[in-house]
Amino acid sequence: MKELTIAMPKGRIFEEAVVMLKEAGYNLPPEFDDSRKLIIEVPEENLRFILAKPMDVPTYVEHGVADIGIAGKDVMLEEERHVYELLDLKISQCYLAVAGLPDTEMNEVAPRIATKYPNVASSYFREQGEQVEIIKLNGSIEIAPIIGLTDRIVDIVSTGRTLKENGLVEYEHIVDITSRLIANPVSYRLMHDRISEMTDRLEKVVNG
Ligand SMILES: Nc1ncnc2c1ncn2[C@@H]1O[C@H](COP(=O)(O)OP(=O)(O)OP(=O)(O)O)[C@@H](O)[C@H]1O
Ligand SMILES: O=P(O)(O)OC[C@H]1O[C@H](OP(=O)(O)OP(=O)(O)O)[C@H](O)[C@@H]1O
Repeated sequence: MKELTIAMPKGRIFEEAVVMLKEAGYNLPPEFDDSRKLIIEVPEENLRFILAKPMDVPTYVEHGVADIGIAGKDVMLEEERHVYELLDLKISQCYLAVAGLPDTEMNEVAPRIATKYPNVASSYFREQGEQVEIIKLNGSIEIAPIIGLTDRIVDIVSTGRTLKENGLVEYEHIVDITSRLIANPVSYRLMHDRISEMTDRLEKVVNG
């Protein structure tokens, strides 16, 4: 039987996802706790893990080099890949918001928005009927309004600590985010039994 390949995001989702898989009864080797390996084979479970950048998980799954994957809803909204969303894992909870310096209006002519999510941000402002210029950054987005690069940012908020410690305030809540189990549509058909078994086992963990 062919192994099931799972694209896992490195970074903050990884640890929570590993805990969930273990709770679902998957026997994962110690390499999962401390390793720089990018591909981990688990022959006992007939599984293979690809450790990817969070934004790249839907890309691997869409192209079928991973059968399933775990990705933040933020990444799903930004990337718009042709994949199935199977389950809300309810981990890495946060939300996307518009934030900026307190008591400031957006520039009336072409206000500027810094974000790591250019697609999400442009559709959000388009729906609001506002024409904005998007400036794509790759991290530390909160710096942008402080140093005068942009009027606002669109970024992830979780505890709100990063905004607070940088003197920024939230203006609008865009969408709640959690991590999702996703699947390649062809793999979903060809490996249906294995994928739905994993989905069911994870669903039981989600629902406690
Ligand atoms: N502060 C946060 N609290 C909870 N979840 C978060 C937070 N920030 C991001 N996330 C969620 O975790 C996912 C991965 O975030 P993480 O910070 O590990 O990677 P990243 O910053 O997108 O990656 P990289 O910096 O390596 O490109 C995001 O896509 C989002 O769904
Ligand atoms: O509301 P909080 O709990 O403070 O979390 C929000 C912060 O977490 C994320 O940043 P991350 O740590 O991933 O760094 P980055 O800016 O390099 O993406 C996000 O981009 C915010 O900056």
